[in-house]
Amino acid sequence: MVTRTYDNSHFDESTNGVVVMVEPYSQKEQIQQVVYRILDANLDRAREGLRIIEEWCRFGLNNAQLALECKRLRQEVAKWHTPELRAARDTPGDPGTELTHPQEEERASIKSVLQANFCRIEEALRVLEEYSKLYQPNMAKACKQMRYQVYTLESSLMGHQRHQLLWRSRLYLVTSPSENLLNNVEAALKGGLTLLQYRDKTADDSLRLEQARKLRQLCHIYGALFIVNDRVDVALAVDADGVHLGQQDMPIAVARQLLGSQRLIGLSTTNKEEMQAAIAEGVDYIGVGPVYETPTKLGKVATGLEYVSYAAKNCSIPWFAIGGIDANNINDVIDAGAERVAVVRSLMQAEQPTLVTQYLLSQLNRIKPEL
Ligand SMILES: Cc1ncc(COP(=O)(O)OP(=O)(O)O)c(N)n1
Ligand SMILES: Cc1nc(C(=O)O)sc1CCOP(=O)(O)O
Ligand SMILES: [Mg+2]
Repeated sequence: MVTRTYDNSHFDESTNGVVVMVEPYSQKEQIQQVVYRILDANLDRAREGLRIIEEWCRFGLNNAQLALECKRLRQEVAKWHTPELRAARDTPGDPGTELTHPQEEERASIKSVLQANFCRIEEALRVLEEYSKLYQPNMAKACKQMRYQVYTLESSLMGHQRHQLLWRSRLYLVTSPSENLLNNVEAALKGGLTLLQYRDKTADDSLRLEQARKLRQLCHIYGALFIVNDRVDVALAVDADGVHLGQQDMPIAVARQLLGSQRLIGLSTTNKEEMQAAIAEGVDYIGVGPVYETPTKLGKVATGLEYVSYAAKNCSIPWFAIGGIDANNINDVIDAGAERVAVVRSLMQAEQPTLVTQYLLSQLNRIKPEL
């Protein structure tokens, strides 16, 4: 029997220490072993990542279609994991098993778990694609295809997550310029806010980008959606969840083309016609207002509670009553049929934004505990 090792002086337990003649690997064979180990490790990595995503689709979202797609991809990966590749495994000799990044030990939210694992799968498939060119070109082609299928899965799943959270969000904070911007927003997030819009009509672009980035990061940590007012370019630059547009802003069709189908687009409406047009254009939610006159939007005539009642009966997508709503009048707006409201001053000027957020949410949750 010829025992092959990388090292001629290796102690071979199978021969009880009797040193047998060892034929060294040729350089070509050594490289082949390394390639096999890389393929073996990355097939495992891709499959593990897929399983993590699959569990969320199945148990978190109850989404059979997404779970099934993960399972199909997992099985496709497994098909390439031949005994030959498995046999190359050398876990004790792998220095990589000790290497972890601090970020891997803690995740801020389900979203970060999913994103980290999508990255892991995509990286693994890219590695598989490159190294399997030295092994089986067919495998390289299959891995490339799978990588694109994983990109599609990622965008469907992340889009699905966004839409779910939008439907579940009852309170929407629209910011105003403030020295305490980040503190105020964080206080509201601590109170349970799940939807934030960054709105600053006068800041220059460098400040706008800086603040948008910081707010997006904060929302990411708290698992909240982050929307940018007016500016599709800023929304894309900071990887926001979407944009809010007005009737005078960029047309919805153009914004959709730029943002793709997975990001959210909201549109302000003041009457039935605008509401019906917004739904037909495929926006994800609408603003309904201003319910009351408000200094935050000077000169815009109030629509009153009538339009709120109309929306309650006729709007098939999520809608947020907005304009002059605060802790004193929120129950009138709820009584008119609103299940979701958006506010600026009530939270941006609150002394205790966490408490006010909790109060507004408690009122909105009073009618139907679960949306
Ligand atoms: C949730 C929500 N509803 C309405 C608006 C107003 O948008 P718009 O009419 O474009 O006015 P500006 O906010 O850009 O002044 C909004 N921002 N958010
Ligand atoms: C930004 C905005 N849009 C409105 C609309 O009706 O389209 S009302 C509004 C301002 C709402 O501010 P506050 O909560 O301070 O009254
Ligand atoms: Mg606007």
